[in-house]
Amino acid sequence: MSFQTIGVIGAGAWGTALAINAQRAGRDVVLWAREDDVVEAINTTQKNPKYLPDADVVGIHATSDMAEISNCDAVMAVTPAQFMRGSLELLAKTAKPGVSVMLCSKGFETKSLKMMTDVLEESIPGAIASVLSGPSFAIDVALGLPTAVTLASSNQEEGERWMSAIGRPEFRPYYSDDILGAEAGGAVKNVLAIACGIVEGKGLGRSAHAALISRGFAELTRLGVAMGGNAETLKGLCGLGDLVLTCSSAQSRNMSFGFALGQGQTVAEVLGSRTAVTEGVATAPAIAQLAKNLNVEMPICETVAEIVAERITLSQGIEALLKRPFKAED
Ligand SMILES: NC(=O)C1=CN([C@@H]2O[C@H](COP(=O)(O)OP(=O)(O)OC[C@H]3O[C@@H](n4cnc5c(N)ncnc54)[C@H](O)[C@@H]3O)[C@@H](O)[C@H]2O)C=CC1
Ligand SMILES: O=C(CO)COP(=O)(O)O
Repeated sequence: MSFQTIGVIGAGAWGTALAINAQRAGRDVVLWAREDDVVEAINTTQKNPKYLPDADVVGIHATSDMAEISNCDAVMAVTPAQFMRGSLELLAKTAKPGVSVMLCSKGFETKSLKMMTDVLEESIPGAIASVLSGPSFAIDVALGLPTAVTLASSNQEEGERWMSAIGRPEFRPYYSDDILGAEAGGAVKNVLAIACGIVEGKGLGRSAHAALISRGFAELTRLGVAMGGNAETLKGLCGLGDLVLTCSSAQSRNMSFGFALGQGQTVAEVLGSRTAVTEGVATAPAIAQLAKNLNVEMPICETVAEIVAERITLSQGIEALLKRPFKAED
């Protein structure tokens, strides 16, 4: 049986866009926000001026009461990665046993180095996990522009329930049984997008940009496989697809963050000037540590982690990457 009522946790840009998409797909949608003004604005003006001002949020009930989310048939969790555990622990207080949860955020928990699926298992034992990841800017989805995404579930029946619940001609989910691969792709591409932004901001040229995407994809695949994912998955929407989108779009928060660094701003200046989350900033040190722990070669991501922590300058990072020994392409 498909899901009729969908609870969405997190009314940032992506949670709002996913709620709009699910409503258009014919679902009854409840959208949970932690900020009262966001709840109020959605319910009274059908707008989310704080996080997605250019979209209409029609036919969606917003709430700050997590029990209303627990009453739904299934839940989409869209809180930024560093806050996911807190949101899921709140959901756990009222969640039905074996609740279906679609994890839609793209990052690792910095303090524990854990994936969102691990955070879910620890917060709500017995929950059925799925992962949604792929090239999908919130505003594109909210405006009904077409895209395709990876929808990964541990079993196909669960995946089919989700696909029929949220799939639409303009939002095409492709099923995968590789949850770990789908998660790894979305988390690593954000860090690589910061690197691509730096290349653009510094004016290093289109050739450098393309080389970085390609060598970055090698890093993304190595880590995804080391974490239990499948290399084939990472060639798909949640890996290569999202990498290409995020690394080539000024509207990406991660890419634009890197661009601003390349143009001479400091980390604090750029982060201080925006309310939107820049996931790659928190995920970069987690990936650098995981790369060490798993003995995976990830020079680009490690350099981004050093730059974000302001342990090295941009010039030092670029020089270190360019002076690496020549080797076989793998
Ligand atoms: N915006 C996009 O186009 C897409 C975003 N994503 C992912 O979705 C996730 C959420 O991102 P967005 O919706 O874009 O976020 P956003 O930047 O639009 O909004 C920030 C969100 O963080 C929440 N937040 C801020 N401080 C918090 C705290 N202390 N505790 C709990 N929550 C807090 C806010 O309530 C809000 O929901 C991220 O992992 C992002 O990578 C994935 C695909 C597309
Ligand atoms: O994940 C995204 C698009 O698929 C959004 O990327 P940014 O968070 O960099 O804007």
